[in-house]
Amino acid sequence: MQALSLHMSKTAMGASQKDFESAMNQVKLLKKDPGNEVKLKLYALYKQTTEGPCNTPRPGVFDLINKAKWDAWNALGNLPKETARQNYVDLVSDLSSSDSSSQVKPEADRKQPGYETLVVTSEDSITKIMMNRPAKKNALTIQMYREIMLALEAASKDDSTIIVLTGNGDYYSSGNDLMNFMNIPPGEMEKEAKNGAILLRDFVGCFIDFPKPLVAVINGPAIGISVTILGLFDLVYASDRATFHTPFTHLGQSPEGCSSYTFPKIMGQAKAAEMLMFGKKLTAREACAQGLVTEVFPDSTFQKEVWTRLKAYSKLPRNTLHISKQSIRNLEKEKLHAVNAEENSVLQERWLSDECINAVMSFLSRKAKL
Ligand SMILES: CCCCC/C=C/CC(=O)SCCNC(=O)CCNC(=O)[C@H](O)C(C)(C)COP(=O)(O)OP(=O)(O)OC[C@H]1O[C@@H](n2cnc3c(N)ncnc32)[C@H](O)[C@@H]1OP(=O)(O)O
Repeated sequence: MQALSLHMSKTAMGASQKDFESAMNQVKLLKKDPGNEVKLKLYALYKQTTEGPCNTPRPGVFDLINKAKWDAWNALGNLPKETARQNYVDLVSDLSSSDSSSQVKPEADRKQPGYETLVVTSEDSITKIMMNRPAKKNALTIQMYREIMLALEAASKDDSTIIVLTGNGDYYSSGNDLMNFMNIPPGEMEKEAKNGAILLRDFVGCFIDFPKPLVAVINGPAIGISVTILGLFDLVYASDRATFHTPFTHLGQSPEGCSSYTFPKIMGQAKAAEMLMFGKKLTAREACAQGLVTEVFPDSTFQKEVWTRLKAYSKLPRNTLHISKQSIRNLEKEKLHAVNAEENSVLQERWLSDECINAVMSFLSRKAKL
């Protein structure tokens, strides 16, 4: 896509309003995501054509996506509307021919830039967010929580139909990175616990509010928070190598990710207590029998079968799918946010307890593993 450049009008007469409208329709039919840079160009040309030069205030520094859009539009300066329309039509024409002629690119070429702990790709109307710390079993660092939130925020606004969270390597995720509890200066424990609880509230809040179908592709063992948030997903597909483990009591911690509410609802009080209070590790088949997992696949064919299924689902009518998701979720949103707030305030205290500090120190000093 980088090679695509805006060039002079291909049609001597200039593009008409009808050409412009037909180009807008063509954009929706592109099979491959053209990437953020090209999408920004399209956005800018569309705005310049329909509204003329940008004269709105620049969005604030934290509004990353709208700021990037504003910058792209503003960069067109006083480009006349007719020229912008022509450039839009020409760009779409280039994209359409490249879309139909080019081969599928390797994942490295489709990777969205800007993430250090994730690999985020979009293809076939599916945005895949892959946790990418395989050497650390995809343990979630503070940066990773933040990047997942950013990736979800971007995916909620991109043109994908389905969003997938998965892990790279042999683990899905080993949960919270216990190093997050390290290097806290003396006297700062309470402040750090409070900051951690705020980050966790926002992280879980993104899953509660996420507007599109969210699918977990569980490629291997899952621990802690990577398990508890599964109650907020729409589909959970698991390899038969996956396990599901929430060893909170062993770690001096308490359930989060709204699991204190979603797990009893999904699997019943007694099974939820066995997992969340007593730390029972479930196999993928057990988790499926208890309703936490949608379907289990043999590990040898897991990726092939799951992605074939998801590609078929991604062709379903997009808006209807999103509306259905929202009407299912909206009934529960208020309750889920209240549960999230309550769980985090309990956890904030737990993090300061001797039981929690001792458990983390045991792991870090190599005395204990799950
Ligand atoms: C903002 C804060 C929000 C907080 C939200 C709270 C969430 C609660 C939870 O998520 S609780 C769950 C916490 N997770 C754990 O307790 C898992 C700890 N890890 C283990 O027990 C083991 O590592 C294992 C069972 C996952 C894997 O064992 P294995 O022997 O197969 O592999 P290694 O132990 O050698 O692991 C390879 C390297 O990865 C490091 N690592 C793995 N998991 C974590 C982790 N959760 N935190 C920190 N580091 C982790 C491990 O230390 C090895 O590193 P090394 O190669 O440098 O030694």
